[in-house]
Amino acid sequence: MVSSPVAQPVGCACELEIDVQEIETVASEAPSITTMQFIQEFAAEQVARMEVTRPEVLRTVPAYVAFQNGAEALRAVRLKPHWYERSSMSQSIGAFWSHSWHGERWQKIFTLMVLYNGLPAIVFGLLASYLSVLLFLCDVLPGVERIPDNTMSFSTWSLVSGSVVSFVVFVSWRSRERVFFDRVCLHQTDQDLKTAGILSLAGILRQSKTMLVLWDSTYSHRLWCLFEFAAFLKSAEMNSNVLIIKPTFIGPTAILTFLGALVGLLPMTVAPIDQLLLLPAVGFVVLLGLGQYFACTSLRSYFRAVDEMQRDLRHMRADEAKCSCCTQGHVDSEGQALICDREVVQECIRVWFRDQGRFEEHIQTEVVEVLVYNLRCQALPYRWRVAISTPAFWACLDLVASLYKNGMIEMAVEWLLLGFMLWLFAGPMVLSWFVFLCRRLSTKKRLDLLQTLAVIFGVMPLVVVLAGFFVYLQVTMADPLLRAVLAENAKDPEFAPKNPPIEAFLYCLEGLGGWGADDTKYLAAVSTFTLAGILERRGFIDSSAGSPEKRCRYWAKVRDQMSNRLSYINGDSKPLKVAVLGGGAFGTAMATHVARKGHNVFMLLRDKPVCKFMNRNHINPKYLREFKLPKNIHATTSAEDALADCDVLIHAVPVQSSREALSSVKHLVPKDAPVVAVSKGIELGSKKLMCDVIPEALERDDHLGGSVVVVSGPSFAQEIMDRRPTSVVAASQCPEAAEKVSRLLTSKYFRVSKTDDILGVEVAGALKNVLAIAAGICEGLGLGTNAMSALVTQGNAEIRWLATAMGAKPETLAGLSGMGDILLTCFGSLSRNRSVGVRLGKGDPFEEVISGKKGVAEGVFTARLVVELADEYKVLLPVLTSVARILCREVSPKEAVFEVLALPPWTESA
Ligand SMILES: NC(=O)c1ccc[n+]([C@@H]2O[C@H](COP(=O)([O-])OP(=O)(O)OC[C@H]3O[C@@H](n4cnc5c(N)ncnc54)[C@H](O)[C@@H]3O)[C@@H](O)[C@H]2O)c1
Ligand SMILES: O=P(O)(O)OC[C@H](O)CO
Repeated sequence: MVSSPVAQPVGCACELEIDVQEIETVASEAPSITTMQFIQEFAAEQVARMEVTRPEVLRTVPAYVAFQNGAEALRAVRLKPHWYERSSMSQSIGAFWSHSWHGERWQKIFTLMVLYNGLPAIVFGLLASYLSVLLFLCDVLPGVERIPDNTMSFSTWSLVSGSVVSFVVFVSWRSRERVFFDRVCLHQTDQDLKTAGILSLAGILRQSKTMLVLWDSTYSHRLWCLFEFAAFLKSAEMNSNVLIIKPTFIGPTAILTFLGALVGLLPMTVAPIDQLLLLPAVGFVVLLGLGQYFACTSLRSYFRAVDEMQRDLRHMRADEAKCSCCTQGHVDSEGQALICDREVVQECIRVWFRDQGRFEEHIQTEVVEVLVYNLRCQALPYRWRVAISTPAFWACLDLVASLYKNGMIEMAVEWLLLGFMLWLFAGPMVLSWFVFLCRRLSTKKRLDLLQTLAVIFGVMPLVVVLAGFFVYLQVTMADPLLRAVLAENAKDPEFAPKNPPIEAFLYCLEGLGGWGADDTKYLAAVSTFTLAGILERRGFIDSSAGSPEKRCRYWAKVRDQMSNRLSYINGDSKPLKVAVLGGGAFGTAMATHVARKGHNVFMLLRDKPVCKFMNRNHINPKYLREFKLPKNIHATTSAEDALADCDVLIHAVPVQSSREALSSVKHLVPKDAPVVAVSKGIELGSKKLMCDVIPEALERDDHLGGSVVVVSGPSFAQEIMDRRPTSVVAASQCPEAAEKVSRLLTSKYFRVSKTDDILGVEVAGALKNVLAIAAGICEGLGLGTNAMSALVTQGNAEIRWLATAMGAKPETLAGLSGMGDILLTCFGSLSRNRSVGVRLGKGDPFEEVISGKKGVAEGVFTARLVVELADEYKVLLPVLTSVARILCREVSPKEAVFEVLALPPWTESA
């Protein structure tokens, strides 16, 4: 005779207990069956009715209770009676948690937390990020400087506040959804209530809107789990209950991937910009190398477990499912008999499905299908993937706020769109591709490492394709610079892109090179050109349009655009208004160079038809006609339009006309705009240099040279137009003006050094023109290279003597504006001063040479002053003064040469 309750932990973690004494009497009336059999039949009958035996057993608990005290109720091995007090009677149940107590408990806890706390965590994280960005924009929260020597202020608040708030909400959110959680809702010590609860399990399930199956590989082997599943299927025939199946591993995986994204993105919002590629690259490798490895191995073993479950369930037999009573031989730890849960469950199944065979067939077909579909295809649904990608959006929001605050509105909008796309589209897509690959490569355990690596590298092509797609979208839809280049190229048969998306993508790769650290730049440049080469050979792009020369010009064009970006990043955050006075060869070259850097250029000309032609055809009809001008050059005769509010004025009018040209517009030139002087000469009469003429003409306070920056050095206008590498020096007494001008002019092929020796730079630039005429005469006379070299050496010494006597620094004369420009003009065939000399040397009359000359030869004017200056500063200048004498027709070129040769030799050290 069994005299005590039957205590048995079962799948739902409770004990099926029936007061045997109470029903012994009933059993004695039916002597054909044993008491045990009777109890089992009685229990089965109760359960199969799918009703609750007493109203108070229909209980629920807010979901957050399960997470209290470190998720004690989900974690602890020993059951605690007071848990029951946290539950209360309820009419309806939000979710019935169906799970096995034999799987990983922590996995289950994290998955439940993600299910119940994940959404609020993300929502509050987003709100926090919006709010912090708003406070940053209102100057309440400070920014960080991420560009060396630049005051641009960056936000890091969105990512930081978003993640901190998300974490806090995730661990502390109290979800009030009413759930049936067996450990809390079934009484653990009151045997009556406990028994009633267990016998009502199917009824409770029937009252539940949802059955949440927390699946792990032990689930489908446990008898009570199968029972709950069967009860759900039965109740679904009567009610429209919803089944949700979540693998328990998914919670920790989602949390780890989310954290991985955070760690990987953090450097992108806090690291110095010039380390931008390097640091995330490290984060990326760590993330991919380690994060992906663990995520991949766990996902692959999960899919293997699902496959195994599918195989098992296809041959599932309720008799073989595990239950603790059978494992314990139906005897508890105190030696008392236990009723067999299997008998009870099997009896229920027989009632619900008429016979066990039908139930098993149902499980083997439809149930397997539902389970497998949910576990294989819905393992990481879209909502979860979006949540995991949220850090990418926070990081973009930081960038958006930084750009917006620094006035780059268009780029801010661009990045906002990009952020949304990364968050809602690209991130989820990469994750689902990753899960797909894990699923496809999960079948065999053999070659495990190889398969894991195949998944990791298999994700790369999609990342590259998506990056290319975004880059394409960004540059073609949102980037006005590239849009303009592509549109312009499309019209120009010489540069028409064969495949705009691919070429836009290459353009951006090139751009990445501009943004990164030095070695990354190099890498990006090499890979771009390699890629371009491959694509070109395969016929996807046609950047060459035939000749290598054209190809160079094509990529030079692309590089121009990128150097604009680089200069933005370096601080020229917004395009400047630049006015250019003088529409000759050098004015056109400087205007073109600055316009190629993306600035708005206004050329102030005197000739209306020329302006009209230039604005319509983007060609200067008078100078350098062979070059197309950028469209952001506007030619005008209105001094007001050109000069009002200009940030910088470039002065490219010949020296002798400079005072007149500047005085007529002096009231329009903004007082704080630096004036870049490129004219090389000395004013006749006053013997003044441009650094004096300009402040005087503009009536500027000549403190710090009236913000004049003299730009000089070997720089032919034509070669600048042709994007040939050029180095010049910017000389100024005003460091801020020199810095501004240097930033304005610096590009990948235009290097600007700085000096404060403005006098040395100007005197050298003016006198080298006189020497260039002498060199031309030597050439015209056909005196040969020996004579030419001796002449240039002598002339160089004379320039040094006079310039240092006037106060120039000797090192300036050895630099770009001295030696550099002497070499260019004396030996370069493009020099106009030299070509005047060549014709004189050949015997052409001076008037004829000058009247037929297109473009100013400043040396002709400067030569006239050389004699006076030699007298004034007491220096002997035989070569330079003989040029003056030739021009005044005092001597013929030939006589002058022999006069110089007749001079006594002097010591080299002089
Ligand atoms: N051409 C070069 O390669 C080069 C290189 C470096 C420096 N520079 C210097 O730049 C200066 C200009 O040279 P360029 O080559 O352009 O000369 P240029 O002869 O080609 O052009 C001079 C321009 O100045 C304009 N001009 C003349 N008087 C004017 C006035 N009063 N008001 C407004 N415009 C006026 C002319 O109309 C013409 O368009 C020179 O001092 C030269 O030494 C020239
Ligand atoms: O053509 P030139 O002789 O005026 O020389 C141009 C320059 O000064 C180049 O630096």
